[in-house]
Amino acid sequence: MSPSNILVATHKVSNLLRVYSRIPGTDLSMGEAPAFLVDDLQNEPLNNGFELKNGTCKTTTTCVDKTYVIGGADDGTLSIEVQIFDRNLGEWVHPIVHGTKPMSCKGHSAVLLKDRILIIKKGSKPDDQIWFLEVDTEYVRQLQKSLGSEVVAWSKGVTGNAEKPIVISGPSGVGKGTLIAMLMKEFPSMFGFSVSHTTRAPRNMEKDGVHYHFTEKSVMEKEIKDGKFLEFASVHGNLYGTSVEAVEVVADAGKRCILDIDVQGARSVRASSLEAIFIFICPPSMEDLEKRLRGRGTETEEQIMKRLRNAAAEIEQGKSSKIFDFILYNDNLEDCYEKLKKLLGLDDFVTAVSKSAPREIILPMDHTLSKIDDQIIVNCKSSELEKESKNLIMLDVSSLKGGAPGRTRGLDFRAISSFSDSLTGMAQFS
Ligand SMILES: Nc1nc2c(ncn2[C@@H]2O[C@H](COP(=O)(O)OP(=O)(O)O)[C@@H](O)[C@H]2O)c(=O)[nH]1
Ligand SMILES: Nc1ncnc2c1ncn2[C@@H]1O[C@H](COP(=O)(O)OP(=O)(O)O)[C@@H](O)[C@H]1O
Repeated sequence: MSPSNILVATHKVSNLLRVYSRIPGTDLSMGEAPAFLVDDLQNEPLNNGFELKNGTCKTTTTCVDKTYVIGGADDGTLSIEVQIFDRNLGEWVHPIVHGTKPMSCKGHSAVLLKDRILIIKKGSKPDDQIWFLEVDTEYVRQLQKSLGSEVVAWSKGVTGNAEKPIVISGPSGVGKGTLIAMLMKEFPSMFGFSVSHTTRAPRNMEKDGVHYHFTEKSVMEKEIKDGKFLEFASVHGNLYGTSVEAVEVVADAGKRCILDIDVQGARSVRASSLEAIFIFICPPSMEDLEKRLRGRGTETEEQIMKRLRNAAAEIEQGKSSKIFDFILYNDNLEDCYEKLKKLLGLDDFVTAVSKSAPREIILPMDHTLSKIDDQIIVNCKSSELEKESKNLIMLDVSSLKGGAPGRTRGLDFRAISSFSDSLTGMAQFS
């Protein structure tokens, strides 16, 4: 491990200079805050009105020619903010920040990984302590290209095999909504519906914000341009789309997200970093499909004909493309629902839950970080774990999956036995 691999400095702003002089083995070209940054941080108000309060904890992490200043107010109510200092231009940049921001906390540590910054919040609950600020991932680069601005994206880290979102597609009238409603009724605390945006008119029973966010075409087009959508498509003559927020809201509620989207949308999600299970629902026959559509009584004759015309192509794509992991025939509704539950691992629900519950490790306030390849070592200064002679926690980030928009999976925590504190490359700032 090279100490200069650690491009992180956590500091109380008031102690900035002192802290930088303590960083072991820091190398200006690799990560130390340059003199102008230190000067800027000490003189309030800063360029572009970027203000700092005494006692506010921030980290600075340098990736190539940009220094990411990450931190927020200390009152537990505000979110952690991000500012970027462009070292080439010598000026501050205000990035567009995507994803749900983590709430501010007592302090945090930061480590630069290849294309994202790992943030460990101190003294936070297990499900809120690991975050990633994506600075150079494919998702961020695409947004930067389409928006022509600096973009960063937050993604919460989850340990163990946190369940993937579920994408359900199929022709109009096949029974997607019915199956999803059954799933949400039986497992209300487990699933949450991703509420799409659409430009189509609401049906009689449909509520804005519950079934869809009903919106104007011009508004939705503007929001698409602003990068607010994970995917969108024109379906049966209307615009439909899944906003990043729709997926985040469900994940933030600790639920598994269900997306009811068409085949084009499923293809876009498949190409994105959102890891999901893709299920295509087929009708037993076109005659049955027509009967169901007419029986539902929510469309005009013209709309029914359009949906039936589109159904053939959708079924063809659903069956032949490599988008879908599973194809389910919805002939008898109860049978189809049982199959759906089985493939989601819900037929043996009790054992499924107990098997997948990961051990919860709470990282103490007082810890330091070091990095050896893809292993982050968290050295806990005082903790329950220390009493067990296990004051080191290994966080394996070698197999990260997913990321913004959505969760970053594949994190693995392991408490390990203590070894010398003098582990080289230890970055200790508080
Ligand atoms: N791509 C995409 N398709 C969506 C979205 N929301 C709904 N759809 C699809 O749009 C199509 C029409 O939906 P809707 O008008 O509610 O009619 P229904 O399928 O007959 O219930 C269906 O195939 C939905 O799966 C979305 O956010 N993105
Ligand atoms: N297996 C089934 N057999 C008969 N009718 C069904 C079945 N599944 C759903 N339906 C009915 O078909 C109609 C369309 O179902 P819906 O869930 O609205 O389809 P989608 O959401 O795919 O457009 C509804 O009236 C529903 O009650």
